[in-house]
Amino acid sequence: MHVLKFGGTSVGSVESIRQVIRIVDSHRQQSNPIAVVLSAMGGVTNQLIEIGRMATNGQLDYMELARRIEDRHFNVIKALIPIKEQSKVFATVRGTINELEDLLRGVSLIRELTPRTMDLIMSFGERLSNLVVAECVKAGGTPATFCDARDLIKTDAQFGHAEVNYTLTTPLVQGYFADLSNSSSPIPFVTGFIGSTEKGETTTLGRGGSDYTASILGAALNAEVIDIWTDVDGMMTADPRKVPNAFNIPTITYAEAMELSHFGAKVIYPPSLQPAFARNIPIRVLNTFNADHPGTLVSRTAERRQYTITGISSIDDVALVNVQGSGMIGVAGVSAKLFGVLAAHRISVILISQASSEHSICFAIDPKGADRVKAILDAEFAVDIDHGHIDNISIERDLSIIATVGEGMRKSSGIAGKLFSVLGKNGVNIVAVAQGSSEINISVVITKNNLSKALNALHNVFFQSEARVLNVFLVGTGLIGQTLLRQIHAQDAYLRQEKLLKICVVGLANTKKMVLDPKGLNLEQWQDAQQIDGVTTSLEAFVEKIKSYNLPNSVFIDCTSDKDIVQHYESLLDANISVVTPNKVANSGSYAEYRRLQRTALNRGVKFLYETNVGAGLPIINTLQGLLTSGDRFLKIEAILSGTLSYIFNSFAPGSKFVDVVREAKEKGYTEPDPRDDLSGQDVARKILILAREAGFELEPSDVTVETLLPPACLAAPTIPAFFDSLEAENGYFEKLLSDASDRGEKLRMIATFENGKAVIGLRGVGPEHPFYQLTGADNIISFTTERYKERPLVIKGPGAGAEVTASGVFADMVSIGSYLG
Ligand SMILES: NC(=O)C1=CN([C@@H]2O[C@H](COP(=O)(O)OP(=O)(O)OC[C@H]3O[C@@H](n4cnc5c(N)ncnc54)[C@H](O)[C@@H]3O)[C@@H](O)[C@H]2O)C=CC1
Ligand SMILES: N[C@@H](CC=O)C(=O)O
Ligand code: NA
Repeated sequence: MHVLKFGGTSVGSVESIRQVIRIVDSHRQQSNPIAVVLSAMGGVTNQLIEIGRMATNGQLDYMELARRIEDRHFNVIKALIPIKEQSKVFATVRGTINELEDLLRGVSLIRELTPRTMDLIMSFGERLSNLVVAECVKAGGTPATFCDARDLIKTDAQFGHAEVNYTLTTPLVQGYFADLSNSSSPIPFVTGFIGSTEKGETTTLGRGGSDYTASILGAALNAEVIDIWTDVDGMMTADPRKVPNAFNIPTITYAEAMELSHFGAKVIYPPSLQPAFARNIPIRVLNTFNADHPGTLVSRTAERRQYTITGISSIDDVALVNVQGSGMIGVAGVSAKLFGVLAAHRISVILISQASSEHSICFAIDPKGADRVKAILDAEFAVDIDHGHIDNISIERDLSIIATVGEGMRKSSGIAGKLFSVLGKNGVNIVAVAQGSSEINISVVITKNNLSKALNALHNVFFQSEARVLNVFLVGTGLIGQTLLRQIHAQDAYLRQEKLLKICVVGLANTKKMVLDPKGLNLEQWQDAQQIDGVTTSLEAFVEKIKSYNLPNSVFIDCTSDKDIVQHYESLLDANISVVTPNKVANSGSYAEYRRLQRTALNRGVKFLYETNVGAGLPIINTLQGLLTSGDRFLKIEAILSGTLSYIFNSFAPGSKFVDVVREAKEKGYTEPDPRDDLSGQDVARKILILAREAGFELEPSDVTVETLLPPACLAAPTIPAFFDSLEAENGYFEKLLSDASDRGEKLRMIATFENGKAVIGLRGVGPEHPFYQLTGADNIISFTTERYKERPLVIKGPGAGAEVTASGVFADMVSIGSYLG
């Protein structure tokens, strides 16, 4: 025997019923006899409930709604049954609808709707759908028969969620099918969801009702397989509406399916499949609308898997009840009393957690019942509360539960560690935890506003064959920002394949416009990101959006040289958003501010990275941090830290004009957005300050002495154009600097030195014996003398400015966050 069950969407329209008939026909060709169980046409059960409610309230338009149900069935008949055979089917449907209307008239007269009557009203949905579809199949030439499950499935009288009496049911089912096989073996279309009491009163089987019917039949007939046909490709690793990367689970065990479904997976409701599980009958979850997809096979064992976990599921809305007090420690019976009273009031507990100190017990419940639960417990524990043995019973709301489920978690270490670490790095606070000793489910309670972020972050790390997603927000689409975007776009395929990392640029802003899309912007479209087509920029609004999106693995990148923007770093870090920047402003302000940012990042478990603050992409900050962390001590730093000034002094030669060389440096992308910062020595001052701080010294900007190379007229220039004019006017001054040096056989270098707690920057002439003499292009050179590098200093040298090298330094920082978060 092969049982096929089709849900409401599968029989929701003429088109879908056609598809159901095709599937049924294709199974009939196979040797096994088949039984089909249908739900009501999609939406009909809810309409019947609504009709019942309207009739009770005396609203006469319930008739109108009943007609609409009739029409839907008539339309199926018109479309799928030849005209000359339609009238008798119309008549049967009409008769059934008349029966419903009589019943409703009674309800509207007495204005009372008992659960018993409600069950009877609801039964019409399955009765109509099976009746009509069986006739359609017959009309197509395949023997079929309508089967009213009320004649087979016997239950108690708990209307709304009746318990099946297997002793009575099993022989009735077996007898019915034996009789069928003795006749012409028509395919029975069995009404899902309904049964009847011994007295013949109609009952319904509660949540997952039609699945339950299929399972009862399958178990009684010892079916080879039960197919649950629905509208998705089987069970998924997570709810795809919440986790877009969720994918199909090919095989799953009963136990896993149970755990996942308990936590909200709505595809099937495995408790109702218990009868089949108990008899070891495999269940396939298949898609009516994609019938070739293999779906999910639910059975006692699952195939070996690539991942330790099988799925992640959630309950979106729960409340947590906390019972605590010193009087609970070592006192037996508190939990018995607690859960006893909850059971007596039929309150279902979703999750329980108690620390071994026994000082508190907390448990999760449906928030709708929270006030009632509090009142019940307040009354039950009134004396204990009075005596101070138990503190007030508190309720926490707006929480969700996430469950990671999988047989692979059993006896495998590190899963909980990974789970907590991912949530921690994303700033998701865990309110309570529970793991059963079966070890196939770890459940955590978190705040509801973090649910989507947590689900996606967990899915991303536990199902690692998919790329981890880094959600990037970029401010500044000038030279560096634009180059970075181009590099991200060009590396996209490589990062996905080789690093399992997907960079998703979610927000872009410059001084004029900003654009955001939580699903990610199409970088193809942002080739010229300077021309952003968005709304007028407000940094506050941009930052608020980043926080309110609350996406996992978020990174804020500041590619401006703006002073205001850095005011937002702290609150971003505090919201567990990492910050990457080439902008030196934040790290070269007061020491207190510098420390605060470091601390905030550390406390939050996120990253604040700024390798490009010094020497662009050269690995200077990372090297320095490595030395300091491993216990080295810094004695002296001597360096050329300005790419612009390096370029200028390597290119300025007799016959050329100083101002032209500065213009070239700007065109080559070496200068700051405001070149006065480079020429005045300000940029170098910031860099040596940052280096000294990174080397462990508490330095303020005022501790850096800058011997500027500019004459007063240039220093006083109020605007950038005026500055260039002044450079031109002072050409003789610069020529003299150059000729004096070359007369001495020296080259000009702007050298920064840090020693004995003092930083000094000044223009120096260096001879051929000096290690900085040979420097070319826009190179930087940094020499660290430390306890360990005393004889010969550690030297880093190379291009220290320019769009490509700077953007790639920012890129590397960004990618390192991807690895850290993963
Ligand atoms: N050019 C280089 O070799 C290196 C540059 N850097 C740093 O990189 C940063 C960016 O430099 P560039 O790209 O050359 O600058 P840029 O002037 O070309 O671009 C700056 C961008 O920031 C945007 N912006 C400025 N203030 C803003 C605000 N308040 N809100 C929104 N957007 C704002 C501008 O609209 C522009 O898109 C600077 O901090 C610079 O010091 C660091 C290392 C090397
Ligand atoms: N303008 C800077 C760029 C890097 O910070 C320089 O010239 O070095
Ligand atoms: Na660097």
